[in-house]
Amino acid sequence: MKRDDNSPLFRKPVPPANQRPGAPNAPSATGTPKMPPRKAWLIFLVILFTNYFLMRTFFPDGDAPVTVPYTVFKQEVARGNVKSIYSQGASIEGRFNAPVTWPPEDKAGEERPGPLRETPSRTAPTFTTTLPAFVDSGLEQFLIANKVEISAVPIKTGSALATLLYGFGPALLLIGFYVWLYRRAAQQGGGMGASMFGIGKSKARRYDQEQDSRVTFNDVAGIDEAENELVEVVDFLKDPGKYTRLGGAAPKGVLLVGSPGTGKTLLARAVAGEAGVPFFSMSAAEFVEMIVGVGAARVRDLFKQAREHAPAIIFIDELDSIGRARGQTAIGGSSEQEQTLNQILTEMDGFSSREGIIVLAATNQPDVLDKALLRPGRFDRRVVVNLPDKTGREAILGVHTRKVPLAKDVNLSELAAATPGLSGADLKNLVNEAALLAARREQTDVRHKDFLDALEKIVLGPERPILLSEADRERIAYHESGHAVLGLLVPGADPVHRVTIVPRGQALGVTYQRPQTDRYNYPEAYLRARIIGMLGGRVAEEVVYGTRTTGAENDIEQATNLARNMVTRWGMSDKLGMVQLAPRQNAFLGSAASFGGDKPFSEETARLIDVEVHRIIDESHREATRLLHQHRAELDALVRALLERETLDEQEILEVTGLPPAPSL
Ligand SMILES: Nc1ncnc2c1ncn2[C@@H]1O[C@H](COP(=O)(O)OP(=O)(O)OP(=O)(O)O)[C@@H](O)[C@H]1O
Ligand SMILES: [Zn+2]
Repeated sequence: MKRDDNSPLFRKPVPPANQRPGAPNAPSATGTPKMPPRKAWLIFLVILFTNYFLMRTFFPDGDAPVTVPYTVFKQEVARGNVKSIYSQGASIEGRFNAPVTWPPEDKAGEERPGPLRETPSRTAPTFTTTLPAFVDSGLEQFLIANKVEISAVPIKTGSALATLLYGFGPALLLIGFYVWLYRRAAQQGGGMGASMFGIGKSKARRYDQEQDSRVTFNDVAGIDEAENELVEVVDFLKDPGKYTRLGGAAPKGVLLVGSPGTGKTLLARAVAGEAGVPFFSMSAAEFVEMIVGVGAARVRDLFKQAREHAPAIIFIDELDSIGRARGQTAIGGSSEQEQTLNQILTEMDGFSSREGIIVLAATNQPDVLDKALLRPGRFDRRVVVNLPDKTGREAILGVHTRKVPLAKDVNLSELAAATPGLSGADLKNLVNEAALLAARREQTDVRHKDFLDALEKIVLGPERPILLSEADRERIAYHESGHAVLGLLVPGADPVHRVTIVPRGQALGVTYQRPQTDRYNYPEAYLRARIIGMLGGRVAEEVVYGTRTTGAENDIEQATNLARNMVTRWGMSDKLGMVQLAPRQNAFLGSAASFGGDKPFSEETARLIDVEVHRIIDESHREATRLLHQHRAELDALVRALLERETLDEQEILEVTGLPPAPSL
């Protein structure tokens, strides 16, 4: 009975992984076709089997040199049967003039001495032996006297064919390994094209105006500020000389900072498109492979390619995955990461701005980046890409519905209002889902209802068909109605958009409230209203049944978080005052940060925080109880309607309860 919420302050809805744009199975823009995994494996296996088969047929026991004792070696030298030798350390390998058999074949009636009995005799034109530690110093003279050639390179043992096959085997194994690596990289990198042997190549995607559909600022909407900051970069790329003529330094590196899906990649491509220059794009995660040194080589190759096509744009996605402050990564792979990072720094220092290359990089964790990356001459400019506001969302919906046949009733402005907290990528996904839904419904155009249903699916998760008992259904209906009724009663509460007792995603029922407009600053009374509403589900159960269930877990978690933030971050407790007691949270990830190590306050303060959090929750609980007792009739009415219709929208909720929308603050 999760109470889903869509306001950016609390939780950004994350569409299921398989719906997120950029997920491996989402249709990607371009990319060379990759070898299907089965085919690669099949080729590899066939090669291995062929190799093995040939070896067995032609060289039953291989063509290895025969290993002879040092004494035998000296005898053969003395006999003049040793053509050449090569020696390294204590081992000698060499070639006989005539093949030698060792150990000698059994002669009739004669037994071979003990240890040799086990070794089968072999005849070979080449041999190896080992120098004893007490080797006689006259060996060299002895060899020369017997016309033995002392070779500077290893003796080629075996016949040409055998050599080929022996040499071939490992090579093929390596190729197989590369194929596997390539597969792995391709899977992780989302279908980058790569040549089998190009492991040190950058694998960068290159987009050109002719080849690919050109992306321009027309395709980017709702992030105008970021766009405006990049106009200068476009200008520079169009005419690199203009900027440097007067001695000014042109930008070299620009860091695009923003949450996932806000359009950083899109923006970078648009800059290239506007300037009409080639765009080399690569995700930083792809630089680093299992093999040490590959990352640095790829960086070098990427910059080399770009330089050959200057003016050009290099785009490095997910910079944080290699750009993390050095020495902070887990053991293993860290040195590879450092090498790659160092190579990027070197390359960026290496080109002068006159060359007309600009490096754009994207990250959603700017605070973990190595400071060296942010120094002047590197990524010294920072462009923040924010989540779009309502106007922005409308514009983005406009861009993505350009090629979609829309029914007359579609109201993009209303949709934009209903989607606070959604990123550009989420909105693109919404349009896509709506179009799919309309197709499934056999319509010829996409209607407003398709959008609303798609939105519900994205925000709340898909419907889950589970069978519930009548008693459970009623309890869930009371729980959700508790949230909803308080959403109408408490001043300042967000409008209740929808209530449903159809299980969706993780939740058994959902009350969907969303703010009327985008909010950036939250009054204390609003936060209180939120907490009261969050507790409403449990309180309704208490008021009606007098017992509790586990259904309020998510509500409790959210309410506690909010109350704790009020006390520790927003200075809303008189007892604790305006003191920062918890670190700022990562604005882009919404993850709970920690001070790391010791808390910068006393045990006494810690206890006081707990007391204050409890106080806020308890006061809200009392208020929720009071209101639901007072409005029991409205609660019952809503439950009856829900049990009958399962889902009610805003208008229906108002009608059924006869309550007006909550007054604003
Ligand atoms: N502002 C926008 N205007 C139009 N389309 C957008 C916008 N933002 C995102 N999109 C759409 O979402 C898709 C994914 O966005 P993109 O890959 O550029 O985001 P990103 O910020 O690079 O995300 P990530 O951090 O996950 O790599 C884009 O291809 C584009 O179609
Ligand atoms: Zn709930």
